[in-house]
Amino acid sequence: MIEISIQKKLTAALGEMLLDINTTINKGSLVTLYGKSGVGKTTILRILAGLLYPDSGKIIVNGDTWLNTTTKINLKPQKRKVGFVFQDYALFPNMNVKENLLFALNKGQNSSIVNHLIEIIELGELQHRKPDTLSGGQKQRVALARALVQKPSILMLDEPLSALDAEIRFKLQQYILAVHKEYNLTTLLISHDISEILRMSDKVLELEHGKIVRQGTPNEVFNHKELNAKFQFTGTIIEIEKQDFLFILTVRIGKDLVKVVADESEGAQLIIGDKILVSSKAFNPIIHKIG
Ligand SMILES: Nc1ncnc2c1ncn2[C@@H]1O[C@H](COP(=O)(O)OP(=O)(O)OP(=O)(O)O)[C@@H](O)[C@H]1O
Repeated sequence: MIEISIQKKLTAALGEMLLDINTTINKGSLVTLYGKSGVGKTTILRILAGLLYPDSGKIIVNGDTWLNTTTKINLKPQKRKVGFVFQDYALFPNMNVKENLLFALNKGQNSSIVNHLIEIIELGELQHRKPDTLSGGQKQRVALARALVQKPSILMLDEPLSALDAEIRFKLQQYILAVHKEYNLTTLLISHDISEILRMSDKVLELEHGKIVRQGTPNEVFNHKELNAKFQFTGTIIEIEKQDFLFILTVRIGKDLVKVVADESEGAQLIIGDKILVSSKAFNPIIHKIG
């Protein structure tokens, strides 16, 4: 469990802003920080990683104090076991993929983790290529692998997928979920993309002006304001069929399959595997007595 209580005065676009965050994050969960630009999301990750010092506060990770401004404990970034992936890849251009990963090893660390990461992030065919010859999505896979070389306990992802197109994004999301489970990581993701958040997160922290204004499961956080529906369910798209100007989605909800009609603009944004929330404001249900 991560216990966070941090305060820092920031200089925001419209003047001073107090970042004041109090929350707990369960070990092994994937938590998304969501909110408009400038609300303090990246700053929270930087403070957790030890790259920025708050005015006051405490960070306790699985019982270990990383930061306590009262007792002046402040673990160095290298000691915090955090893996970071940003939107820009920052790979060493003169080294090939495998060399980039090997270079990230700690002194004396067994290098078998590099081969394991190459296997689960499917970098085998790319391992001898230099970063310049890779696509954005491929570079981001390498960046993800590199962030995991030192076996961090927390993985921080600062909008790592926002520059990628929908299909590559979906693949990257699968890799992230796979390593999140495989290494029992606690993962903090910054994302603006609601379908990505619904698909990936256990919990969402919604921020406004330096404070958490809502927290809960993605459904709890997003249902109440994006939609004001009378009826709704969540499910996973398993098939998308285009018919004239409509899309017919087959959605799995628990053990059931439901066909849902989406218009062109909705359907064009969806891909198989998307977790979606379907809602209706005024519907005409067919009712059968089952008991
Ligand atoms: N070290 C600092 N000292 C003072 N102010 C800072 C510092 N770092 C960031 N800020 C300010 O704090 C505000 C929040 O920045 P932050 O990068 O955390 O926002 P964000 O929510 O991640 O935004 P975005 O989605 O655009 O990345 C910004 O106005 C920024 O200028």
